[in-house]
Amino acid sequence: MSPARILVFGRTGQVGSALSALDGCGAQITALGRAEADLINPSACIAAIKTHHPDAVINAAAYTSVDAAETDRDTARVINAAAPAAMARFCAAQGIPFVTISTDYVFSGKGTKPWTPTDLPDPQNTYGRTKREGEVAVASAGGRYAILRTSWVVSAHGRNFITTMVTLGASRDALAVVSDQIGAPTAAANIAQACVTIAKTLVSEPEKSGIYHLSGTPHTTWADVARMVFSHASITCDVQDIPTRDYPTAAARPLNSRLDCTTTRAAFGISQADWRVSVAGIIDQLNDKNEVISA
Ligand SMILES: NC(=O)C1=CN([C@@H]2O[C@H](COP(=O)(O)OP(=O)(O)OC[C@H]3O[C@@H](n4cnc5c(N)ncnc54)[C@H](OP(=O)(O)O)[C@@H]3O)[C@@H](O)[C@H]2O)C=CC1
Ligand SMILES: Cc1cn([C@H]2C[C@H](O)[C@@H](COP(=O)(O)OP(=O)(O)O[C@H]3O[C@@H](C)C(=O)[C@@H](O)[C@H]3O)O2)c(=O)[nH]c1=O
Ligand SMILES: [Mg+2]
Repeated sequence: MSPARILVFGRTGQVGSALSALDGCGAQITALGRAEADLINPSACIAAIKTHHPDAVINAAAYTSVDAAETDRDTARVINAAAPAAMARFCAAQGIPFVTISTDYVFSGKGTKPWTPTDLPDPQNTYGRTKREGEVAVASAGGRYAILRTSWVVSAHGRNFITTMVTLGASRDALAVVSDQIGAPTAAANIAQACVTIAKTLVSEPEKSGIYHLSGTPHTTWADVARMVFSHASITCDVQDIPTRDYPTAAARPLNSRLDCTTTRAAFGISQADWRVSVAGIIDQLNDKNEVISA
């Protein structure tokens, strides 16, 4: 049997880049960027799916600037909700499995229990609300689909908490970092691999459609992630623990971002990676690209 042909939206992002890197590893990946398919124009996305007629579609594109979304609501809503909705409806009509990525930010952040896929979402910011609207539309499009919620995405590519810490840490003696948001970093490479596994499974097992969770393990805080980054990168920068209220931002962040990933393992055999191993590997990659200035 020839490998599954998978069409990816979001080529330049953290997960999109990791998906491109999987081309030839059990799937034939074609990744589209903004120039080929701008999500602000959902019909352009449908046209792209029509042109490529893939075996499955993975949407890794999103409006991910959490604070900017507060004042750029309409754009965030089209990209995070209307575009995936249109893709999912078209895929449903064509019988093509559709996989899209969502976020821990669809939850309220209350309590300490890890969120399961059936827990009731209650987003506290615009990014989370638009992502939730996308989830609802995709789930009700009538086709085979998966919504993979993840958290705290990290990679050696693009902007994320690790690259921010490496940049800031090089020029500071100390940094105040929130220590009351609990969750786990998730490597973009692990999310990409999971999306491909899920997409391929849905081709033959449509009954596995649904919402799933995937994050790294064990649970931690941003402050501890920062400490791990500085230690592994040999950057001398003291991390001071602060509560979220001392780091004011336009968008509210959930305190409890723990994701229960049990059903993802049960349905697809996908296990959670140790984020400390992922972060160490990412710093090694940044070192190879000379992007770490140890001081
Ligand atoms: N980053 C995180 O911490 C988390 C992310 N997620 C979710 O994971 C998924 C992947 O995120 P991640 O890889 O980190 O995202 P990035 O921010 O790294 O990349 C976003 C991608 O979306 C693309 N994009 C944005 N707007 C448009 C548009 N109008 N038309 C076409 N493409 C567009 C960007 O393209 P361009 O380069 O042209 O701007 C880029 O390729 C998203 O669904 C996100 O919501 C979930 C939890 C945490
Ligand atoms: C730079 C910096 C950030 N922080 C805090 C702010 C924030 O609460 C936390 C993480 O910073 P970030 O900018 O990565 O946060 P943020 O962009 O909100 O990250 C989120 O992105 C979206 C797309 C998601 O879906 C989420 O899972 C999550 O990863 O660290 C500090 O406390 N000190 C600092 O110096
Ligand atoms: Mg950010």
